Amino acid sequence: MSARNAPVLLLENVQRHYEEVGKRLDVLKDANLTIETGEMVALVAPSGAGKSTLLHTAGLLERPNGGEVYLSGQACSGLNDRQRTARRRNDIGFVYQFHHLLPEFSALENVMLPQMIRGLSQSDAKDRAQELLDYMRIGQRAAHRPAELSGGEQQRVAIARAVANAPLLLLADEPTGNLDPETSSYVFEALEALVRQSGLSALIATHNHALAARMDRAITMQDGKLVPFDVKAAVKASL
Ligand SMILES: Nc1ncnc2c1ncn2[C@@H]1O[C@H](COP(=O)(O)OP(=O)(O)OP(=O)(O)O)[C@@H](O)[C@H]1O
Repeated sequence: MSARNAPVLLLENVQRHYEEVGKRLDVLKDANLTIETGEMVALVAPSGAGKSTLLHTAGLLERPNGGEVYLSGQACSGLNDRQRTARRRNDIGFVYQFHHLLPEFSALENVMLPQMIRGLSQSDAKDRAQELLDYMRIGQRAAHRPAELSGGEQQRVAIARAVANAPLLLLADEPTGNLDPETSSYVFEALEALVRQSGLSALIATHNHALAARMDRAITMQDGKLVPFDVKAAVKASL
C-alpha cells in the first residue's frame, strides 16, 4: 500500500488477549478499522469492553497478538521497540482522562517538553507552546503549574501538549470524563476546533453520546470487534 494515499490508521484483524491464571481473556478479536486523514471518530462502548486496549494497541503502546496496525501505510509489526517509540513520539498524540502533566513544570514547559525531546530548539518550542496555549484560550495561564490550574484548564494544557509535535493521529481516552458537563462541553469544543483546524485525525473514546454525535462517525465494540454505532438514535432515545 502506498503511504501517499494510505489511511492514517488501519487496523486489520487485530487481536489482543490477556493471559490470566488458568484462562485467557480475548479483548480484541479481529478488530478492523480505517481512519482517513481529517476524520474524527468516536469510540463508544461500555466499561471493560476494551476501549483502552484498542487505543493502546493503535497507539503502539501495546503489541497486538495477531493482525496488523498500519500507520499511514506502514505496517508496525516489523518495527523494533526503538522504532515504535519514534513513530509514537512523532506521529501520535495521546490525551487521557487525567491530565498526566508533569507537576513541577509550568503549563508552557509541559507543552515545550515533547518538542524539545524531538529536537526542536528551546525558542521554537516555546513559540509553538505559547501559540497552542493561546489557541486553547489558556495562554494567560502559561506560567502556572498544573496544581494551580482548574480541571478544565489542565485538560486544555494536556490537549495542547498532545498536538505539540503536529501528530498525524490523536488518540483520546475519555478526555472530558473527569469534568463537569459544562466544562466538558467547553473543553471538547476546544479539542474539536484544534483537530479540525490542524486537519489531524482523531479516535476519541467517550461515554458521552452528545459529544460523540459531534464527530464524523461513531463506532462501538461488540464481542471484540468494531462495528458502527448509531449515535443519533442513542441521543434521541435518551431525550
Ligand atoms: N494488563 C491487563 N492484564 C489483564 N487484563 C487486562 C489488562 N488490561 C485490561 N485488561 C482487561 O481487559 C478488559 C478490557 O479492558 P480495557 O481497559 O481495555 O476496557 P475499557 O473499555 O477501556 O474500560 P473502561 O471504560 O472501564 O476504562 C477488561 O476486562 C480488563 O480487566
